Amino acid sequence: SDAAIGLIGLGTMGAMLALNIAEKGFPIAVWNRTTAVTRQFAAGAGDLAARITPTESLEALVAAITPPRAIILMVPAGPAVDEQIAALRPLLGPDDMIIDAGNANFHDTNRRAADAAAAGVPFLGIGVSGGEEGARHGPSIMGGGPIAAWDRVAPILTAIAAKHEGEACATWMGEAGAGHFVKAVHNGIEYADMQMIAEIYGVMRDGMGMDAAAIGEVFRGWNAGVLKSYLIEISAAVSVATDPVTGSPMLDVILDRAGQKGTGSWTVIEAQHLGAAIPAIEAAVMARNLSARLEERLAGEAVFGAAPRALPGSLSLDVLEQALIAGKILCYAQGFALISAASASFGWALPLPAIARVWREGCIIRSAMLDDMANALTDAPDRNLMLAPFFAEKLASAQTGLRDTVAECARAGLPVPALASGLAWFDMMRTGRSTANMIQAQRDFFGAHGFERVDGGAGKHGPWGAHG
Ligand SMILES: O=C(O)[C@H](O)[C@@H](O)[C@H](O)[C@H](O)COP(=O)(O)O
Repeated sequence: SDAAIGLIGLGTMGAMLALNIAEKGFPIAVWNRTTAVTRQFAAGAGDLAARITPTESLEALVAAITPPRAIILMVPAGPAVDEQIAALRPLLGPDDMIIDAGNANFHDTNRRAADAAAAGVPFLGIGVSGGEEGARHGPSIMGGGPIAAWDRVAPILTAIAAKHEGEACATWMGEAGAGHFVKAVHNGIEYADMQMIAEIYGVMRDGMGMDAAAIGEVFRGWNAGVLKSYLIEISAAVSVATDPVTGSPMLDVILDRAGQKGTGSWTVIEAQHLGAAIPAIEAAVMARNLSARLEERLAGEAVFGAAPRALPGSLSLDVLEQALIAGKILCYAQGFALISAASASFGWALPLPAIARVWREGCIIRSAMLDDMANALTDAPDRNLMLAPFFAEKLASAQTGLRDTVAECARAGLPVPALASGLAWFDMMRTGRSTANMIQAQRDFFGAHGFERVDGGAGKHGPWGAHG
């Protein structure tokens, strides 16, 4: 038994992570429920095969790892994780650790962490971001669980993680489900970022009549500026790609029905529970839900006719770039505010500056702007990101582009829900005297719910109903 670590689940992410671990010099033992997959993986490991021990039973897997053991689970989130823990745990000693590296709902991780703590055994829940490429060459890793357990495997996790200016993008976030919570918020922001890019793509396609290749050129140009990021980079790549079957632009042959596996909606649900406003992320989840209703949308188009959509010439590509910059800052400000709210509510002391840094490389939302966010959050972790001088200045100039884009799109019937809700959030967040007083009056009128007075006076009901 000379493996330093074990891994269960040789699907895309698991297989890539195992190769990454072996490549960084750590002998690894692997197991997969379907033995053929294990054999195929071992056969395809090439030079790394010498550091990989393929096993065909859980017992053999456990035996192949040097105690105290650590075993990574890369299986689909949900019941499969509990089943795998139930099958594996009896084979392990008290110091042997299980690490769930899938996209678990952090509530499940909290439960599993509590079970492990009750049994006196180590358990980690880690968020791994970066897709196939990231898993293979350097993901971003967000850890949750006992810090002592994290420290035990940190040498391997930091070695395989992406690096930013020499710093490993692998950080312990807090106890129990803290790592998976931060990963879910990462995915929520990912949804919103992708949605805003898709909305701007729609403005160029439907509002400006541009073809996919021309749109790709615009994204490629923006990737050299403030918007430099993995998502803009791949949006340029998918825009210029052509379909090998028809020769048409690939984007034109892809059906507009978006899938989702849950992390975005979990983030929205948690934000509601915490009373944190994340409208851009909510809009992105809503847009995916609506995109799935293709028949209904076609029926709507038949009844109401497609919107005019043509945009006035005033909406230039520079204005759209500004709109995306503003939308992005507002969306990340919402995401970090949610993390702050969760940190307080769950007693996690989540390290916001470190979270921005761990997202700097390897993950799907990696971008140049995250560097500035890390600096702003280091200066004042509790201040809303949009109030940081660096971002307040950027927003002051970019918000006009966002406002013009949202206004013109509303007139033209071009749906931009994530950009529009970001703008509404911005305008509400800079309104000292909102209209919630009307809400309080209405609530008190029909339900005697009471209100606070601006003068701080005692009375808390209006001259109506039982109190009139
Ligand atoms: O950070 C990542 O590497 C990705 O976010 C990864 O976790 C996965 O691709 C998501 O599950 C996609 O989520 P949807 O299927 O919900 O779009």
